[in-house]
Amino acid sequence: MTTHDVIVVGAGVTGLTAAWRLAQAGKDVLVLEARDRVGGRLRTEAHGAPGAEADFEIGGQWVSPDQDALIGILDELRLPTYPRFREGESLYVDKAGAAHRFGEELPLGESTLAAIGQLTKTLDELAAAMDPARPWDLDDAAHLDSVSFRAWLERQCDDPVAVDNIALYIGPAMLTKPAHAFSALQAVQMAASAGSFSNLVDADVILDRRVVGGLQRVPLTLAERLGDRVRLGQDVTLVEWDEDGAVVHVGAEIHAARRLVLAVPPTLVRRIRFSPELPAEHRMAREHQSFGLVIKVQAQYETPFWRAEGLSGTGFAPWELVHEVYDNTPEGEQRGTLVGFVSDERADAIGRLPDEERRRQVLGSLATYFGDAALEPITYVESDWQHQELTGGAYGTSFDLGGLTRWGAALREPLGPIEFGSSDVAGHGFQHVDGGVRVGEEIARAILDGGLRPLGATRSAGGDLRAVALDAERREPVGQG
Ligand SMILES: Cc1cc2nc3c(=O)[nH]c(=O)nc-3n(C[C@H](O)[C@H](O)[C@H](O)COP(=O)(O)OP(=O)(O)OC[C@H]3O[C@@H](n4cnc5c(N)ncnc54)[C@H](O)[C@@H]3O)c2cc1C
Repeated sequence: MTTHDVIVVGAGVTGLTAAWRLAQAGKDVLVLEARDRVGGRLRTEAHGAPGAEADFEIGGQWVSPDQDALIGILDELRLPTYPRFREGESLYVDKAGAAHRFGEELPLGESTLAAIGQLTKTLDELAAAMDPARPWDLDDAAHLDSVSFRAWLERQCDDPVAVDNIALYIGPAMLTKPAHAFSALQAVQMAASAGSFSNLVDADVILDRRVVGGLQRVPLTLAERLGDRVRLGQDVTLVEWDEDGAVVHVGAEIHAARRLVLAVPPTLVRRIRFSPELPAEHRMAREHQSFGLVIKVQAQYETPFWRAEGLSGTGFAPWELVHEVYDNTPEGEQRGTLVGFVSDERADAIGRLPDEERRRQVLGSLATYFGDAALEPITYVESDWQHQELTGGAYGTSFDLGGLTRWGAALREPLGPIEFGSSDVAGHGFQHVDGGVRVGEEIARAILDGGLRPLGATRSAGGDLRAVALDAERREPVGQG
């Protein structure tokens, strides 16, 4: 058995930020990560023909100017960034499948643009009135949480094209669920977490910059600084806890600490057994959370051929298989890369296809934007988060209808010595790396402010944890056969 001031479970950006701040404050921290790598939903992989491989960011990659917690840590770790390529005209594919070039404004009729403007104004006003960390406090929160975002949009506006466009921005493009599957309140929280709905839908804001070497450099650098405090291949399956501390089981090994940080998505808290059990409200809150689904697809070509045609590589299409697309060529790279996204029910549908057919359909959709040249990439890469038990979808988790007002507060509520956090429970930066950094820093601050009592200094209903730990060493851990 090892003993520590704090154990952090999960070496994603949230857990590593919390661990680094605690280590900086002189605390003895142990980070346990189930995978054989750090970074969680941040991962860079090399793909391509042998000798001509290129790096692809499989998970999170973009940084926006309002994400000051992330920008702060990038500065601190001296990780440089560069802007996303965006020169030239964008494309909009209409319902009939025809691609139209545009500059500032979507190529839609005047009345549809006016309807989009009105919906944007309403969503901006609601977002401005909301603290994204406490969406349940918004006036009218209960009502907004009882109606799906699509139904709410349809009540506000009788222009179906305007509704489909606004639904796209928060449905497929952000929460990665169909707009009938989450509440209007959850949609407003998504907007408030980015500062405003206008920020969220402005690609020049939300997809502003990338990190040289990939956003995964953040967790990699933090882990490097934490050194052997980070242990890989440590799948935590059982937590025993009382008011004095927690004992964490990894296979036959156990580790004790005065405080425990579970820096995993809410859905994965359910993979861990607790003794005593989680209170019902804690458990139910997480039962009503689920991952959305988006398949990030990247196609690399000999050249960024769209640039020669005066195109930025940016495109939107609420009715297309690939609903949004961007130039994803890393700075200094001669070959050109497009990144596109296939979301929610469309992702379910293509997920059932054989690999070759799925690739054919995705490239066919890119060709709807960019013509036949898009059909022949030199490298094609799909992200695979939905197939990994230690994530389970993309980009993040959110509540079903009514869940936010009913259980939202429980997700961040500490339980005895345990703090819970991930970017999925952030206010500002919700579902983004910025939110993970914020939550990690908030948890570290709460632990430092609360002080750390010596392990086993007091007794409680749960008993003395040191005794629990010693006892646990002698017997077969729960769940290990
Ligand atoms: C395809 C995709 C694109 C995205 N694009 C962007 C973007 O452009 N910009 C942006 O800001 N964000 C983006 N995101 C979101 C961003 O990546 C996440 O919000 C963020 O990385 C989550 O960090 P986290 O530490 O909270 O959780 P995670 O990264 O999920 O980390 C949790 C860690 O806990 C580990 N773990 C789980 N259970 C256990 C256990 N029982 N024992 C031990 N370890 C355990 C997991 O293996 C994992 O490493 C994207 C995400 C995806 C998937």
